[in-house]
Amino acid sequence: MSETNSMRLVVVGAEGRMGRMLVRAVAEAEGCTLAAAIEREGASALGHDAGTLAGLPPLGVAVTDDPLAAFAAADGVLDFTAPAATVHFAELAAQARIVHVIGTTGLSEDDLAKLKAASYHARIVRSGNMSLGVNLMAALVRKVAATLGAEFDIEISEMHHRMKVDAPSGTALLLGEAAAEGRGVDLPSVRVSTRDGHTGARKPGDIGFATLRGGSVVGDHSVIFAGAGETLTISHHAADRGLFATGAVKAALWAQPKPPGLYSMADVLDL
Ligand SMILES: NC(=O)C1=CN([C@@H]2O[C@H](COP(=O)(O)OP(=O)(O)OC[C@H]3O[C@@H](n4cnc5c(N)ncnc54)[C@H](OP(=O)(O)O)[C@@H]3O)[C@@H](O)[C@H]2O)C=CC1
Ligand SMILES: O=C(O)C1=N[C@H](C(=O)O)C[C@H](O)C1
Repeated sequence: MSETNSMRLVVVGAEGRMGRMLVRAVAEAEGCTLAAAIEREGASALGHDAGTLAGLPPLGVAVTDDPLAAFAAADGVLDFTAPAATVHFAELAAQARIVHVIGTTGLSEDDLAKLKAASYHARIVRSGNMSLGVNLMAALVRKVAATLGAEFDIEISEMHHRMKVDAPSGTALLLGEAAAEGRGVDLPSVRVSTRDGHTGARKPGDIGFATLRGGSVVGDHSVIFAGAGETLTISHHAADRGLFATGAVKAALWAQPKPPGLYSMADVLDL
């Protein structure tokens, strides 16, 4: 931590939809300051003030393309970018022994193994969704899946804005993992993410995913437990990206005194 005892945070992908929200959240939060803002080489945002890009008065922090220098002078990084970038930032955060909060979704198994390796040196908090509501919903889904048993079919639907590039969403997968855990099965062995054409009848025990994309939808998720004669649906509606950003700042502050390791939002929120 810096001499003023304020956690120095770097926002990577500072011009992105979430990056701008993260800059605002850091500027508005107690206990942290914006130390640097990063975009990729050649980005039009380079040299611009991160506060101005986020719709705030200038913060005196110009966007750069030098994460190595930024991480060396920081306590943590907030990263909602893209899988390849996140894996690279994880290596740099591990070298700098700082906190790495990861909201990026669409990570492959190989990417996740690299994050696990980085977590031997960095304190990583990773979640497909940083909101309190979704993480509470995951705990409920785990409990309901364990209670209802396999005679209830589990289907998960999600809708996001037209610019989203990965599917199913990180949140849908998080909820699917919670449902699978409740049932005592591995998600990959029961996951059905596409249905098209003559699919045949639903296989007992499958967990299905349906993806919708359109407009400016921030993030809607439902987990449906469909039984014979009754259906239970647990839903979450995100109205503002700001809630993911405040969750990420909370995660960084929580992780600051922790030992190196891979943590989740459930750890942060003590769920
Ligand atoms: N966990 C959670 O709670 C949430 C997670 N997300 C996830 O966060 C991620 C980002 O979402 P969103 O903000 O909508 O996406 P955007 O595309 O708007 O923002 C991503 C930003 O990261 C930048 N970026 C990509 N690669 C690099 C790099 N190598 N170096 C520096 N900057 C880079 C992009 O630049 P460029 O445009 O040049 O590629 C862009 O500015 C997604 O994976 C999304 O699913 C989103 C909301 C909540
Ligand atoms: O890309 C988004 O926008 C979002 N991504 C996350 C996800 O993949 O679940 C979280 C949130 O729903 C918004």
